[in-house]
Amino acid sequence: MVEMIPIAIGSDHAGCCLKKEIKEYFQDKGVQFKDYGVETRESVDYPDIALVVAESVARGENRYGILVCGTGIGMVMAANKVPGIRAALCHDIFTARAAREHNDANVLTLGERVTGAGLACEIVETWLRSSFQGGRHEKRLAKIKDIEARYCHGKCLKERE
Ligand SMILES: O=C(CO)[C@H](O)[C@H](O)[C@H](O)COP(=O)(O)O
Repeated sequence: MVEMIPIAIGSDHAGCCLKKEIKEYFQDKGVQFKDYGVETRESVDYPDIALVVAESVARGENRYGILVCGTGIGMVMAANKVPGIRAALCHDIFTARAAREHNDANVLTLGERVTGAGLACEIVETWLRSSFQGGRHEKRLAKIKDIEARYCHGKCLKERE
């Protein structure tokens, strides 16, 4: 599981311990990552971290993003507001695989208050190892892009530059 284009990783205060576990897991596996904070339990607002991680993925600076908060809900909501981002909140292996195979998710969100570190690392590994299947799923993603286009002129950050 060696990713050459780095993976962006970020958390709020409620997700920083699980983020640390995932970073250690990446170090063991030789996966390149960039950490966008935060490191402590001092309270912060999850949309601030979701925005920088999601924008870095939308711009193509990072291949994927992983965001951790207490539940994963706030992070998935905020990340999906960034054009070009398909963020998926996963609590299990089956969903992690489907998020890549069917939805081509480019951001994974996790909840530290919901998912233990062992399962979370398996979710991350499954998600990174799975590939988009294309085919019938292509036109569904195109329809998501059409919805996005109604509200943001159809261009993700990477396409605007
Ligand atoms: O998803 C979330 C919010 O929708 C996250 O779980 C946040 O981490 C959580 O809300 C933080 O809660 P706290 O009581 O401020 O620590």
